[in-house]
Amino acid sequence: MGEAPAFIVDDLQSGFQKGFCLKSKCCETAITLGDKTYVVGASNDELSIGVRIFDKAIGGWVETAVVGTKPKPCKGHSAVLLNEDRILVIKKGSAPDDCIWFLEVNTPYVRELKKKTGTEVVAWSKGVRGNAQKPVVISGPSGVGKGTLISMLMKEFPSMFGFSVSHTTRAPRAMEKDGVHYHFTERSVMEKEIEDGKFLEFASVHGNLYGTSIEAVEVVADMGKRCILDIDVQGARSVRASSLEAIFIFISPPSMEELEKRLRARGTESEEQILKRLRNAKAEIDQGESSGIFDHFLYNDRLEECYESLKKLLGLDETTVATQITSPQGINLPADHSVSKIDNKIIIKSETPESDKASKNLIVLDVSSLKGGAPGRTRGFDVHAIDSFSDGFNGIHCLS
Ligand SMILES: Nc1nc2c(ncn2[C@@H]2O[C@H](COP(=O)(O)OP(=O)(O)O)[C@@H](O)[C@H]2O)c(=O)[nH]1
Ligand SMILES: Nc1ncnc2c1ncn2[C@@H]1O[C@H](COP(=O)(O)OP(=O)(O)O)[C@@H](O)[C@H]1O
Repeated sequence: MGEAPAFIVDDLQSGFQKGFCLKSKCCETAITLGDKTYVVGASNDELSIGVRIFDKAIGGWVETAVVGTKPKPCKGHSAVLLNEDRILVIKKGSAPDDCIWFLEVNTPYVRELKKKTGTEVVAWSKGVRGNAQKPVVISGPSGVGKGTLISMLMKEFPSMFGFSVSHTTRAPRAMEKDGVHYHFTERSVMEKEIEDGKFLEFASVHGNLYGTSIEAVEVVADMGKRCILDIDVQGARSVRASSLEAIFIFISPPSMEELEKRLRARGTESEEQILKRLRNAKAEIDQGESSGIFDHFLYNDRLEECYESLKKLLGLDETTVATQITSPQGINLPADHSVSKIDNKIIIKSETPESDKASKNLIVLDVSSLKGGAPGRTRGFDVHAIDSFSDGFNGIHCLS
């Protein structure tokens, strides 16, 4: 795979009869990957990015997609080939945290666009500010207080944590919302999706199927947040064996009597379900405490004390939190720029005369710092501004 080729806009534009139309030559970019040329441009409504694919092998246009809400409205952009299945798209004229996107090709991860076109556009979002924090897996018997502790954490640190919304075949409880607490799913549908490889892990728990989709974890990562997974011990074991590097926490009750009291007081289960959960609780606690899966153990006796211990082991003492909250890079992309790739660096160079006067003309995205997220994905690369083409950045070939 090499650099993106010089683009033959005129030849390609004649193909834009249906789907979207590229607005002008300065607003689109083309990248060739194997036999396919991906043309990325502002659509004719100027509110969305359009992606059109030309397949050299069949000598014609094969796919068209307009992405309206994701990525956000965009008038112009640049694009550069990152690797064999990822094109970096940079929206002109805004801050990196909402203007850098990946066009993912040939990925097994299915999103709406992928279903339509075999191509996926993934928001980079705040990932450019670094999302190196490991996801947090929380396990423990039913009624121990996992949900309560997670809610407290998300309420106190809304911009820091995001919940991985699992799929389940169990029926929703009165206050539970589809897509918020769980994705409530038919068993046959979920089984098919598991077969299709869409799940990071799944398990049969208390007679129902539960699972974490790759998408659920990706959605949180795309928001630049630290992912929290509330999953059972079997699920934790699977995640431990996967490539998702996480922190594993097991929560135990002070006693079985207290656990039963909490389950009954919650009032969400039938008597039969309560008994089943209590029967399973003992085995879960034994497995949790002896399996070697978990890095940390908490006893949820007094809620506030347990919550404080949880925050402490997640490094959420006051000093750490202050650093995390005040970390923005403060780099804005120039309204007009060209983008190039050299080794592991993406260089964004200002094209506007006014910015010649600015002290920082070049923005460097360091691809070598990409971190592993869910399988096949990458998260968190560094971005910084520099003054000039020094430090070995000579001879950069600008693409747009
Ligand atoms: N393996 C796995 N377990 C899950 C998942 N989502 C929830 N669970 C676990 O399933 C169990 C039952 O959850 P739920 O029906 O919400 O009942 P609760 O634990 O009593 O609140 C709990 O141990 C959860 O941690 C998942 O995606 N994967
Ligand atoms: N430390 C605690 N002391 C007393 N009640 C608690 C404590 N932690 C949680 N609870 C209560 O116990 C019930 C079960 O908690 P929940 O968070 O739903 O458990 P889980 O998600 O582990 O099934 C809820 O009604 C919750 O308010």
